[in-house]
Amino acid sequence: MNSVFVYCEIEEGTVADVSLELLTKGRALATKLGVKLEAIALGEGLKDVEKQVFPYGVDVLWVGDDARLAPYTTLPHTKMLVRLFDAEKPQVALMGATSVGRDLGPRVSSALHSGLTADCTSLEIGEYTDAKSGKKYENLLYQIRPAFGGNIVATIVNPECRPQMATVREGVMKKEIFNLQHQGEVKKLNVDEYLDDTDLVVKVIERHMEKSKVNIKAAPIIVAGGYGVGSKENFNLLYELASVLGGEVGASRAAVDAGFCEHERQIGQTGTTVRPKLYIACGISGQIQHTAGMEESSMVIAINTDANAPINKFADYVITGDLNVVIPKMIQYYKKNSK
Ligand SMILES: Cc1cc2nc3c(=O)[nH]c(=O)nc-3n(C[C@H](O)[C@H](O)[C@H](O)COP(=O)(O)OP(=O)(O)OC[C@H]3O[C@@H](n4cnc5c(N)ncnc54)[C@H](O)[C@@H]3O)c2cc1C
Repeated sequence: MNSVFVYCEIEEGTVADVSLELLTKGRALATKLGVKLEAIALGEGLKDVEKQVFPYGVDVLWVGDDARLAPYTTLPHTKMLVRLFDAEKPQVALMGATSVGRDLGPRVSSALHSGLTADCTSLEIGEYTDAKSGKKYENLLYQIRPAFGGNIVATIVNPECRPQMATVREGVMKKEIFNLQHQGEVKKLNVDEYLDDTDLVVKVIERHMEKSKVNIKAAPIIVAGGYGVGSKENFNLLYELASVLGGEVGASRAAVDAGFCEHERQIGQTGTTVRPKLYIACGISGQIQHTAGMEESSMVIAINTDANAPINKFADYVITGDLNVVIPKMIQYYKKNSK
């Protein structure tokens, strides 16, 4: 049986969080399947990558350390992966649903005729019986994601083609060290054997990276506002509460679409997935696309005028009332008690 492969995204020698999250998931899948976990690192200045990935349980690290592979461009990375997968025939291949993964994944899967499920929210191993032929398949990758506008959660399988490919957004899987002492094998890729001049027609002349000012993923406390907050001005109440509590402000998509809050604060299926210690949902109804991004919060407080709002099912504490009344009281209370 062939391995589980994870494509690692690397920026200035550092492996991206989404790749470490996928290595954590990949380790669990590989152990269940009884196969090796293999990682691919393509770029320049990759000498420290093995130290970063081996603790996540990587058995084999393929390294293509070459100036022609950095920064990421579509053609050389696609060619390297297609040829490596062609030779190694992985049964599962995972990558981040990032701008790189969304560019690379479909190209690789199209070249290999493998199919790909984008934006999976869960990955499991299971069996499948074809309803028509009665043929039974074991050890398939269940590629689980919301479908039809989030109205159903679909489990997608790919019984015949390999690799079974999936992309996953950052923050959806948990990053967890497997074993700090774990050691794998490094296999160096000779880039000259993979690429020719036609793969190198694009040159990056200059790069401008804008770092996000907000890091809601790492915030231990999130005060999130929905359409019920009513206006951009009213969001100032949430910023004040977040500042008193030492947290960050998040938002539902309806609040972002209404212009109350910037997109980088959106939580949910098409925003960020968060797992804070405390999540305060203010004027958020709790549709599945929102809760998909916050349901693993340790504690949830819901403030809503509607006593039957779906968010209440996820809440440890429900405050039924107008957020314009409740939040100022909370600010006052926490200010008084933090003195
Ligand atoms: C493909 C797809 C992807 C999506 N991705 C996301 C996503 O990533 N994140 C996301 O959030 N949504 C997403 N959505 C949208 C989602 O379906 C909902 O429309 C959205 O989450 C609703 O936002 P809301 O709860 O803020 O607004 P509403 O559903 O309008 O709820 C507003 C709530 O505020 C309460 N309220 C009103 N006034 C007050 C007040 N004064 N005090 C207290 N409570 C009050 C109301 O009772 C109500 O419960 C997606 C939808 C689709 C189809």
